[in-house]
Amino acid sequence: MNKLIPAIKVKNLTFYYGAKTTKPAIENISMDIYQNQVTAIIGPSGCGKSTFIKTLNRISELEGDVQVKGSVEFAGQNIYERRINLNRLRRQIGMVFQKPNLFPMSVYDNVAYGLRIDRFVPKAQLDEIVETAIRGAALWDEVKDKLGKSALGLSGGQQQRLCIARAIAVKPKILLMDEPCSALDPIATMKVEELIHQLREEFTIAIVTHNMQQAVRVSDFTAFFTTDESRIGQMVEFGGTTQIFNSPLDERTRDYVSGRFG
Ligand SMILES: Nc1ncnc2c1ncn2[C@@H]1O[C@H](COP(=O)(O)OP(=O)(O)OP(=O)(O)O)[C@@H](O)[C@H]1O
Repeated sequence: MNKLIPAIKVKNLTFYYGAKTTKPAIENISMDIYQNQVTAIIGPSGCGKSTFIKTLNRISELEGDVQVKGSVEFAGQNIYERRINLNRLRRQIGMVFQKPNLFPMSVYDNVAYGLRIDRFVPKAQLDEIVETAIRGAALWDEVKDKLGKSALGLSGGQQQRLCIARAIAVKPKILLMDEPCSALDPIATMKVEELIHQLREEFTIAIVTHNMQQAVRVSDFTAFFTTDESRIGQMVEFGGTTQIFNSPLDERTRDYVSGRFG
């Protein structure tokens, strides 16, 4: 295996929903997310998987007032520093959600959207970037004749791959995926999983999944989260996916991956 380089270093991260809440949703999480690897976040419902992944590009703050302790280092900077440019951060760390969230626009315009936001891109260049992104999302053959048609007319699986195309069009360093297959049928799920395999050549990926087989299929590293007796989310164990599933060190991980719990 090539040398592992952390793309994100999470240190003692604690996150609270609400400005005055005293009970955090996740507490004291420390882990690295390695470059060009797929890291799966698994654990029972409510343990803070989505919350965690959304703290990595500060999208969690869109939920309202929040409190954050600890740090998330990316590109040599703590993203929770005051002077961070959030738009830039979210371009570099893109996100794909549970349900496809396309805009009511054409297939083409959905992918071009992020590129047009902050600069003028000449049409020929835009065409090329859009095509490369859609090809990168393994969707080109299915939509190349429908670029001007509404994206909402695509199947669920196609929509989710178009969301991935939209996310990669702005050339992020990292792609966060929050249960990207939960609304998809098994065939569409398989396509997205194959795509994740290909994308890791170019991107660093962190994926939340409820599906343990999926974590085994797509990820190189796995973090197991659970809640403590106060229902506060915490990370129990982080390691290579094979180790986490075949020889977990913590009893709670063992119970969860063997299906005895959660
Ligand atoms: N916007 C919010 N405001 C307040 N509390 C929230 C909010 N979103 C999530 N929480 C709480 O934070 C905790 C962690 O939720 P989160 O959705 O991160 O868990 P999860 O592991 O992703 O769950 P699931 O697997 O069910 O999606 C839960 O107790 C949840 O109720």
